[in-house]
Amino acid sequence: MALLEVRNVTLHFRGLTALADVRFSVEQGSIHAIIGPNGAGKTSMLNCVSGVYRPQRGAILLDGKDVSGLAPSARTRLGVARTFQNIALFKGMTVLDNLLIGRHVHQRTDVLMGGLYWGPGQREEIAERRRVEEVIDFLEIQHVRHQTVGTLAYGLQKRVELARALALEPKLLLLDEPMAGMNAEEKEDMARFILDVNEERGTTVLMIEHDMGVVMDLSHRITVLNFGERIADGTPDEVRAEPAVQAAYLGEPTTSAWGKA
Ligand SMILES: Nc1ncnc2c1ncn2[C@@H]1O[C@H](COP(=O)(O)OP(=O)(O)OP(=O)(O)O)[C@@H](O)[C@H]1O
Repeated sequence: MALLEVRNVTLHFRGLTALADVRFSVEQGSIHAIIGPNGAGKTSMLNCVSGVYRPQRGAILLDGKDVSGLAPSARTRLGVARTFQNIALFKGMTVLDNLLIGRHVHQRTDVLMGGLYWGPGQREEIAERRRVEEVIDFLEIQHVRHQTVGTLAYGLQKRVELARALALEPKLLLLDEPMAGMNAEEKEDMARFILDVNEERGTTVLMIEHDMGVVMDLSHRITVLNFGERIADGTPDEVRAEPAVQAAYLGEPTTSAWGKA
């Protein structure tokens, strides 16, 4: 069953067509990648799914429900969480506080209630804390939980951002270039965590990634965009064998890194 269905999405920026009639489905429990050369429309697509952009035509369905008209925060409450190409964390705050703040979208009681000792707010706060600590353990960042995010190595900051998204207990996790700027060891760690999130927590993942080795290794399915159009969609092997995909990538630095060729 499809958790996410992107139906014939078209997005224009003034004269420019960033996405033209793009459709694809992301199966429940899968890891799905969107790839394509620079400017192909990948980030625009992710922004349409998260609700940052409203396409002029088409629809976004989550669990069969049309969410096209919903704001990003409403989609988050329905189970869509994301990470960003450039890390979006409060750099001056601790890891723990960043994760707790992320959770506030799910809290029912307000700040006043939260102040009442042993009131519903207090109990909820404890439950929130437990959920966040569980994610901290899962992503193995216990040792930095009280450190200020800005002082951490880049790879760890990316992992904290993943933790912040996971703390929202998403059904659909959107990852915008999770490997960007990482060294080989950091990439290996991140790839393992993405697999664990998918396999152990059952979270469906939709990611944009330029590292073809990673994409080919992790993804169950891949949608390829070029100049805003879908030019291929299938398993890694199917997509790799597609002449239109090879042509789109000619001259791109990624061509030499098509994973296990
Ligand atoms: N907010 C915007 N306003 C105007 N044009 C935009 C905007 N966002 C994206 N575009 C344009 O839409 C097209 C698709 O851009 P997008 O960022 O989605 O591509 P991408 O595949 O994510 O590229 P990259 O791999 O370089 O990140 C590009 O031509 C880009 O310049």
